[in-house]
Amino acid sequence: MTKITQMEVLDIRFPTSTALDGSDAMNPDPDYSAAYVILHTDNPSLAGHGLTFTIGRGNEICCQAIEAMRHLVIGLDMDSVKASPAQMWRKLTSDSQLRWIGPDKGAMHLATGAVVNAIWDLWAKMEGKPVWKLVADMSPEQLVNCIDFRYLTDAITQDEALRLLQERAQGKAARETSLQSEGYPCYTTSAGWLGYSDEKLARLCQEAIDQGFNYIKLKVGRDLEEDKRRVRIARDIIGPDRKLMIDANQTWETEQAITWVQELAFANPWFIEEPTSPDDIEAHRRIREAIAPIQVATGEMCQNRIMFKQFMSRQAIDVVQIDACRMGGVNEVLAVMLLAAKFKLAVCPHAGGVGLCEYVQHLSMIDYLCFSGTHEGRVTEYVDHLHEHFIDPCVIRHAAYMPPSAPGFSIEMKPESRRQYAFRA
Ligand SMILES: C[C@H](O)[C@@H](O)CC(=O)C(=O)O
Ligand SMILES: [Mg+2]
Repeated sequence: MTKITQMEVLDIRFPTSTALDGSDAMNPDPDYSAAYVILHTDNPSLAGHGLTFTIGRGNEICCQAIEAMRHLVIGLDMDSVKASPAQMWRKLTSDSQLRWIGPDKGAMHLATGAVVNAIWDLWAKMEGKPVWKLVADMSPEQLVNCIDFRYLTDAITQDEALRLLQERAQGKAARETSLQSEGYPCYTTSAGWLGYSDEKLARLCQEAIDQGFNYIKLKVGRDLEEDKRRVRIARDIIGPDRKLMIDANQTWETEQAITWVQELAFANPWFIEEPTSPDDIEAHRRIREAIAPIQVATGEMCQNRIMFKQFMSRQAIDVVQIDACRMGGVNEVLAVMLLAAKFKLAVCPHAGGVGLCEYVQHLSMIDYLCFSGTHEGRVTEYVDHLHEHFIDPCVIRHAAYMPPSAPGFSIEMKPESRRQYAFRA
């Protein structure tokens, strides 16, 4: 029996805004930051690590929200987590007083993401497996037992989920073999941050294709003429066959989104990401209808499975961009991947942030092995920042994430990086 005995919370911030890495139309000066949690156990050599991503100010609020969950975490027995992961998740999201400042949204839910992911990191370390493998080795029944179906049963019941997962379990071993040799395909956003000059954009697009990337994402939405120039530069360099994606980070009104995207249609974007408010399902639906065949993507700020359910069932999006810690961690991400499988939509996780690439590689591999059964038309984000701070950083080969082999969630930061980038107000 392993018990969680102590919780450490750290406010870690990297000054990425100085070089405008990560900049976009809504977030011109992001400092990639982590509200970081370590769950110590009664075994001194075993601890779970997790983080939730923010872009600077406000990171301290997420740290406080994690602190507020202390009474839910200390004393947690890992045998009970293994016996019913969904019940663990229900317990962590159901404190009646904390729930009042959610529910399932905002700083409290970001904090839940950090804590739940740390529990999964701990569990995977206990089993000696990376998280993707821990989940991939589960039976369909065990996987269903990880998902809290509350508020989902009008879209999918447990019985239906079980049937779907049983069907998808066929061919899992062959998919795992292909994953080990080829990895999971990814795209890069590193060329396209909005603060970069045209020269830097051109150079980085060329470097990306030299590295084998066939999908490249650019930030748009600050100025239409500038966007036309930038997408033209990118398209000229990447050629007609590679995919170009654009991301507006929520800057537009609905009609403005439609006309702006139509103005950029000459560059043949594969999708437009976050064209408007992440909460406006009907606006996404209207935009999607108006700009087809250009696809609509969203999710990095989609707060929970219930919102995703509506985006999917209302046919408001084509691409489901789950984030590893915007929602309440692995359990809720599994719920959304299940919904996406039911609605036959592509999951292309968001990873623009610190540690998000390390997290989402596991999630895409789980999606491929257990839920979708394919990576056709699916590609996971990769950004080339801050990986040197992780003990087990993601490995990219030929524009694909290679499956991690170290036990855990790949999210443990080096102690010296934790010390060096600890925020001092
Ligand atoms: C502020 C972040 O860098 C954001 O621009 C990331 C993002 O939208 C993405 O990766 O997509
Ligand atoms: Mg984005």
